[in-house]
Amino acid sequence: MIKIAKFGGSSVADAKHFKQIKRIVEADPSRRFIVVSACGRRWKSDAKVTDLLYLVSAHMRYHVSCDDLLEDIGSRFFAIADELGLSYPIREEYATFCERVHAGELTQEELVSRGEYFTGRLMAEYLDLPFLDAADVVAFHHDGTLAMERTEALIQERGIPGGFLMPGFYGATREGRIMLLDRGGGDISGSILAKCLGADLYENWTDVSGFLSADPRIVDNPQPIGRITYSELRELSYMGASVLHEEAVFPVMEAGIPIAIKNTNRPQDPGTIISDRDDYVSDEPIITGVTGKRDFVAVHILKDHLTNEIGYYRRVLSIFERYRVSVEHIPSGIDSFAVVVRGEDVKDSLWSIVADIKREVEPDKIKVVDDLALVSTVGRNMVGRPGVSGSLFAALGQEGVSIRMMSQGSDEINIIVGVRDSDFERAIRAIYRAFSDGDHLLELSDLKRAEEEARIETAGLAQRVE
Ligand SMILES: Nc1ncnc2c1ncn2[C@@H]1O[C@H](COP(=O)(O)OP(=O)(O)O)[C@@H](O)[C@H]1O
Ligand SMILES: N[C@@H](CC(=O)OP(=O)(O)O)C(=O)O
Repeated sequence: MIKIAKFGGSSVADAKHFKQIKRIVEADPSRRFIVVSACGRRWKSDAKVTDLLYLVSAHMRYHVSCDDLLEDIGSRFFAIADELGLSYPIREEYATFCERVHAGELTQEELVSRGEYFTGRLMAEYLDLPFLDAADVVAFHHDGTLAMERTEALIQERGIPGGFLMPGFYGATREGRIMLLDRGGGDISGSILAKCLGADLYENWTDVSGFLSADPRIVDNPQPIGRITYSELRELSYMGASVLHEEAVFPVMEAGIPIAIKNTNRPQDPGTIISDRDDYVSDEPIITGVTGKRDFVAVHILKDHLTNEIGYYRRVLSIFERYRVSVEHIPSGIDSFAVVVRGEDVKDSLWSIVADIKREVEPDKIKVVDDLALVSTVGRNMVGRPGVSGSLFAALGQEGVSIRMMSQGSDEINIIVGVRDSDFERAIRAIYRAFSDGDHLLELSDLKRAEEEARIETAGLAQRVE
C-alpha cells in the first residue's frame, strides 16, 4: 500500500504542527511519501511564508529594503528548528539565501520556492526521511507548463523506493530554472507524485475535516461531505472551494487514485473521499455543495432573429478569442445571449472588445454587467429531482437576491446563477439553508411557482437589455 500524504501550509505552520504530523505519519507505515507546502498561517491574521516571500520579491524590484521581512521569515524557520532540536544548518543556509536575495541573484520563482524548500528540509530531518528536491524531479517546459512524461521518468529514476519527502509548489526546467505551479499548487505536486508512484491513495491534509458543503468563512458550521466524485470536486473547486486546487484532480483521476481530504488537527475525523463512485444513494443529500466566485463580467448581446443568422455566435466569440480571453459561460435566449468572462481577463480589453462587437456584428443592443458573482450549486442527479431549481430560486427570491443570469452544465451536476457582487455571500447562505434545513424546504406549490417565475425572469433577462 502506497499513500502520498500532502500537508498544506496550515498543517506545517509551526513546531506544534510538525509534532502532530510526525504522529500522523508514524501512525501508518504506508505514509512514506510526503509532500509539504511552506509554513502557513499560525492564526487568522498571521501571514503565510509564501505571501511574505512574494513581498520580498516586490520590495527588491522597487529597491525598497526588505530586511525586516527576511528576518520575520527566517525567525519562523529558526523557531521550528530550535524547538525540535534539528541539526539542519538553517541559519547558515538562510543567511546564504538572504545574501543572494540582496545581490539580486534570484528569479522571483526561485526566491518564492524557498518557502517550501526550507520547510521541506526541516520536515525531512524531523520525519527521518530522505529529502528529494522537487527541482530534480518535477519537470517544466520553458513556457511554464508541466512536462508530465519527463516528470514521470525522473521520479522513477530518482525517487527513493523506501520513501522520501518532496517540497510542493515548484519544479524546474531542463536547464535548472526554478518554475512555480499556481498559488495553492502544492496540491498539484502531491497529485503528480501519487500518479507517478502509482499510489493507492492521495491524502491531502489540511485544517478542515474534509470538503465542506460551503465555504466555512461564509456559512457557519457547514456539513462535511463524506464522498464525492471527481467531477463534483472539479465543479466545486473550479468555482471557488479552495480546499483543493482545481487542477489537482486530473493526475489522480486519470490513474483512478482516490483522494482523501483529512484534518491534521483532527485526524480521527472521517474527512472526504473523492473517487469515481457515482452510484446514487437515495438518502444522500441532493446538494453536495454551494460555492462561488466573484469578479465576472457579462456582455449581453441582443439581436432580433439571432437564431436565423448562421455564424453569429462564432463571430462574437472569435472577437474574445482575438483578445485571448477565455469564455466561462454563454447563457442564451431566442434573440439574445450573454458572454460571461472573468473580470481579470478583460480588465484592459473590455471596451475594445465591446467596440469590436458593435462594429463587426452590429447587435441591436449591447450591455455590460461588470459586478457579477457566480454561485454554483453542485449536486447529483439534480435535474432528475423535481423542485431543485425551484427551491434554489425561491430561496434567493425570499432573500431579496435578484438573479442576473443562470446556466446549467450539460452533465446536470450543477446550476450556476449570476448575482450582484454585493449579494454574493447572502446568496450562498440562502441556498445552503434551503438545502440543509428541512424547515426551509418549500411547499411543492411554492416550488412550482418559483420555478415558473425564474424561467420567466431568465427568458426576460435579455429582453430587458438596454
Ligand atoms: N467547501 C470548502 N470546504 C472546506 N474548506 C473550504 C471550502 N471552501 C473554502 N475552504 C477553505 O479552504 C481552506 C483550506 O485550504 P488551504 O487554505 O489551501 O489549506 P492548506 O494550507 O492546508 O493547503 C479551509 O481552511 C477553508 O477556509
Ligand atoms: N505555498 C504555496 C503553495 C501551496 O499549495 O500552499 P498551501 O498548501 O498553503 O495552499 C501557496 O501559498 O500558494
